[in-house]
Amino acid sequence: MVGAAIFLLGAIPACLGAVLPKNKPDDMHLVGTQKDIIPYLAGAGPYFSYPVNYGIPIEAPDQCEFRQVQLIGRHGERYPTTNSGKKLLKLYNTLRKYPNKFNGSLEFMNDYEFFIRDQNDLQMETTLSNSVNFVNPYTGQADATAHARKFLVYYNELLNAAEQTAVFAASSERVHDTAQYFIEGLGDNYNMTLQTVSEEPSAGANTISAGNSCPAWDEDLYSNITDAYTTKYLEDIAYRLNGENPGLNLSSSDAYNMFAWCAYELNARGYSEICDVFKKEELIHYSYYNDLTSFYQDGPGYPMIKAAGSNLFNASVALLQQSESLPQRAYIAFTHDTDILNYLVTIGLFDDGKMLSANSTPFREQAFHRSWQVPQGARVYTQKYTCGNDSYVRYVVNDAVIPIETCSSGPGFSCPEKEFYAYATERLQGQNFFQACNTSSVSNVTDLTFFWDWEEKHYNATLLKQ
Ligand SMILES: Cc1ncc(C[n+]2csc(CCOP(=O)(O)O)c2C)c(N)n1
Repeated sequence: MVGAAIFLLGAIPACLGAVLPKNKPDDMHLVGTQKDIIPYLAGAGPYFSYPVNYGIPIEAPDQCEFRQVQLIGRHGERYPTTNSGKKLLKLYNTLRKYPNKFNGSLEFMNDYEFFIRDQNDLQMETTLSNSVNFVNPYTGQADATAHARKFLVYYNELLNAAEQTAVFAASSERVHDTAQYFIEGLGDNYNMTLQTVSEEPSAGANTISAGNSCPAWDEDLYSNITDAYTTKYLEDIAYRLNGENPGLNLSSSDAYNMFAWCAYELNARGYSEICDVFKKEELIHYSYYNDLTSFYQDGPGYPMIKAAGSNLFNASVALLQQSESLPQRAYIAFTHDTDILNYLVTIGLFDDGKMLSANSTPFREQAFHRSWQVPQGARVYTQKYTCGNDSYVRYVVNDAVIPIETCSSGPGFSCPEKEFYAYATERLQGQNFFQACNTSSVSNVTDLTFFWDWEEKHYNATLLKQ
């Protein structure tokens, strides 16, 4: 009936590359057909562009010239983390042990191979070689190389082929791998060097992953708010599947885990039949629940996050201010989703001052959408350009220019440089990362210096499977 006997994670072969893709002819027809579902998957599924695009062109406006670009990117499409992988495997085993033929939307389980086939894949990018089939369009590897080609379309003139240019990566292996694939995507005409910056707590402020240097951060601080969101949609799913398959006894938490299964299977296989279990309304509930938790764990709902994000925003502002004297014009760094969320909170791009509520599902008044901001492969660009004698700053998030709400009077809805610095000073007022995060309890490194001292320090941190 269903694949090989896999009861424990340890029973998944640990032989990377040795598990050949199983290609059903149907794969060809199914891959890439579930794009509509991706925005509802809490940023765990494949990359997609920011859905609300005002249509402002990404290139520098007429008569203007880019002077600096900064890119803060998330690693690409990946397999589940070890924790999440364990939950998915447990659920898969519950289903696998069902003695009867499956009916309804679980019918696919009658002839199904689980998408996690090798425990070494957990935590890692999906690649051409570890994908479940040959035609998966959603690998983190292909995403990063395609992103690099797009980067060249807009910014190739900012890369000085004669000089070595650093690309920075947090020291999680998948983040490092993404940066490596990005460099490969740039091709042979540039002289790039990958600098791996430690994301251990001991790195303190000299990190691209402030969240990992933030012992004061408490994931559950606002769980009393987020736990109040309805779970009826999960009960509905379990009830429906149990009704179609008598004796199955799936729980609400099984139903919850199916959404992650759907997301990660898309990353690894290019399609996922379990995605078809959900009704649209259920996807909306799942998506909003994840916006809500993200808002209170890593977003504007947690006051300390503005300080966490200030570590990177401070550095970004300094790079902008020094653009005419720095050796590089392009600053490229890769990290984790939560670090990018924290950074965006401090910038204030999606912070409309309204708190998200667990009592209802908002539609008209919600600026904070986790998956829109940090899908796998997320990319936040800061552009600085000159037009005549004046300079301007603006942001591009996941292929859409997102003007600063209170500062967009410049060409291309940019913020005039001086006004930008005043805006940034106000956002950063009173924000002290090192203090708010109690970083001194894990490190004595008080400054972010890697953008400036990489040539002398050579960042080569040990890679972590986290
Ligand atoms: C402020 C803060 N500090 C630490 C954490 C924990 N955390 C950060 S990245 C990550 C893995 C998934 O990210 P990705 O898939 O982008 O690698 C986890 C579990 C947090 N959520 N917020």
